[in-house]
Amino acid sequence: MTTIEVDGLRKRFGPTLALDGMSFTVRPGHVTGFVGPNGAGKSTTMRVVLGLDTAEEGTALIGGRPYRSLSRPLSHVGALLDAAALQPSRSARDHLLWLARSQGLPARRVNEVIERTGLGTAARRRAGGFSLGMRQRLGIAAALLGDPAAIMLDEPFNGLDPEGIVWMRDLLAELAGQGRAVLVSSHLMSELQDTAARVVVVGRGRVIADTSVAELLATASGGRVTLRTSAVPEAARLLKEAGASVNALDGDALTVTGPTAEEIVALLGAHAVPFSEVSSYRASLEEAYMELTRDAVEYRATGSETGR
Ligand SMILES: Nc1ncnc2c1ncn2[C@@H]1O[C@H](COP(=O)(O)OP(=O)(O)OP(=O)(O)O)[C@@H](O)[C@H]1O
Repeated sequence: MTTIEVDGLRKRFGPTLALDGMSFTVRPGHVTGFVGPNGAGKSTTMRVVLGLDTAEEGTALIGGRPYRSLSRPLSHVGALLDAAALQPSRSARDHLLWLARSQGLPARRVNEVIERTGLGTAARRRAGGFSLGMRQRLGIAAALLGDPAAIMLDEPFNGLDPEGIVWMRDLLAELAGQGRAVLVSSHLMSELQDTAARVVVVGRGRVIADTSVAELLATASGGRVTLRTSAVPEAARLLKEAGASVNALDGDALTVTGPTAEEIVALLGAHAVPFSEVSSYRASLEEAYMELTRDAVEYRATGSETGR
């Protein structure tokens, strides 16, 4: 099973410490989101994995081997780094044919990836005239050409319309479902909602959290329960007596921490305190992410060395 393993990467660009001990593993079978504020080191990490940049320290391995030791790299790892980087006068199809030939891949793979990425008839048009969304599709087509077990996409949702975003999510899920290791960067956590099973959250060149999305949401939700009642003082008194911590939310709503929603319902019911809602609070992925990266963003906003 192919993994992408990054261990202890450190890299400077002049005074900027772009990577500061970046370490994580992307495992096969699910989509791993790679998220962090601008300048957190996501693109640099991917460039180091692909041998386009060298780190001063640390290792980056694909299926246990450095990129430069792979004889036909496209058959091991497919990547989309910069969708704008293509030869504008060439048709999408010719671009893919040229790539396939350079890697010893059969021309039929070109037809397959054109079909798979929905490029269709546009594949015969000059790539220079493509919208960003079409360029993203072409970049994905190139990444899939060698049928690689590892896939790395840098901001693949950029430039996609809502229909394109749904298409991309489905594609990522399918690729992961086929047992590939899929790493997808984004600076918007919401783009990864319903797509990534795991997230590696980064800031200032290092990993802040490496966790499953479910765990991240559970932590951010913090076991809070929202209670809506027309008897706020009575409900608050009862709950506090039962050891809960209670905070006023708005007019008739309270946030309760300690007991579960079921325990609250039982307590209020036993004392005939009316309520219209008792629900476990569910933090959004975006909220969890904002909480985690707050320090990284503040650090950059004060003119740090990792800021752009
Ligand atoms: N070629 C370069 N020369 C100088 N500094 C660079 C270079 N590439 C990256 N950096 C700096 O390294 C840091 C990490 O940048 P990187 O592009 O990896 O971040 P990122 O997380 O991908 O951000 P974004 O979401 O904006 O793409 C930033 O401070 C950036 O300005």
